[in-house]
Amino acid sequence: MFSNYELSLAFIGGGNMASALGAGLIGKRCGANDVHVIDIDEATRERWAAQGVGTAAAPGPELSGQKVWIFAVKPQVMKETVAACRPYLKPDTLVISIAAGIDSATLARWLGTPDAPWTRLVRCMPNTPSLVKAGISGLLALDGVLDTDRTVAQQLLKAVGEVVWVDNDDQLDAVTALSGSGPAYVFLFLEALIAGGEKLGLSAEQSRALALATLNGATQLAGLSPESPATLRERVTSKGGTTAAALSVFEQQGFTPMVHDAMQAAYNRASELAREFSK
Ligand SMILES: NC(=O)C1=CN([C@@H]2O[C@H](COP(=O)(O)OP(=O)(O)OC[C@H]3O[C@@H](n4cnc5c(N)ncnc54)[C@H](O)[C@@H]3O)[C@@H](O)[C@H]2O)C=CC1
Ligand SMILES: O=C(O)[C@@H]1CCC=N1
Repeated sequence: MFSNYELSLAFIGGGNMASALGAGLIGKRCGANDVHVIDIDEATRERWAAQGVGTAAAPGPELSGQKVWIFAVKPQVMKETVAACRPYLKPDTLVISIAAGIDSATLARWLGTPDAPWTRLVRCMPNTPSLVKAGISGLLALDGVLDTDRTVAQQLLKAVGEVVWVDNDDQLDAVTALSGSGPAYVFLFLEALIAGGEKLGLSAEQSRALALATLNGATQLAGLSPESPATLRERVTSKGGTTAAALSVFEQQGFTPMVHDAMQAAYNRASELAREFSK
């Protein structure tokens, strides 16, 4: 499948997440000239055009020629954007939405009709490490989605990282709170480590190298080791030593409940977005 770039792709919204996916997919699953980007922002269109991608400011008949459409606009403008693209749907168009919160049934209704919701639809929650083919995406297909469409969606997202199928929209909101938003949590921790190293007397360069390699090394070790993260943590923690001193501060200041509260806030926000923008 997709040999000789059998895939043609439209990004509707060509911003941060579409760019991350495009960078991983172009040259692997499709050529630049198999991609069409619709974005209202001129500078964004110019960035894509510089890679040889066709662009437009608004949907038009050229959309009908693209086999897979990826909606990558903000949830706030999904409804109007879907309505503008809908006239160009063909019976075999596979629609993938990466918008946070907007649930599958709502999307199916917007794309089809209340009596005949669109079935060729996969909801997806990717993340920005897709830019370097180290992403992970949650995927959701409602009952009735063709196996071939599931396979196409999976192969597309596998080109930029791993995929995890989930069973319902609530689980996809949980994926959003963990891996969709998660890179930002990691970057925040990275920023804190770098600034902390500098406060303790390291140069910015030394601190950045040490912090990056520590996160990289620890996550690689956790991924490759049969041991649990808790066991690996204990192996670093000498009794009465430096790590124990640091971890007791994390515990006193409620690190784990804070992470859980943050994830719950992201999850709740996904439901709010659905309520606010799915009417
Ligand atoms: N940034 C991330 O890490 C992730 C984002 N997402 C989802 O991806 C979607 C896009 O997010 P980002 O790329 O971060 O936002 P972004 O703001 O970088 O990109 C959105 C793009 O849509 C364009 N746009 C706005 N209205 C439009 C319209 N009517 N027609 C065509 N284009 C239009 C904007 O000009 C912009 O370039 C959101 O729904 C978000 O929930 C999902 C996973 C991760
Ligand atoms: O912040 C957001 O709403 C989007 C969804 C996951 C990552 N970025």
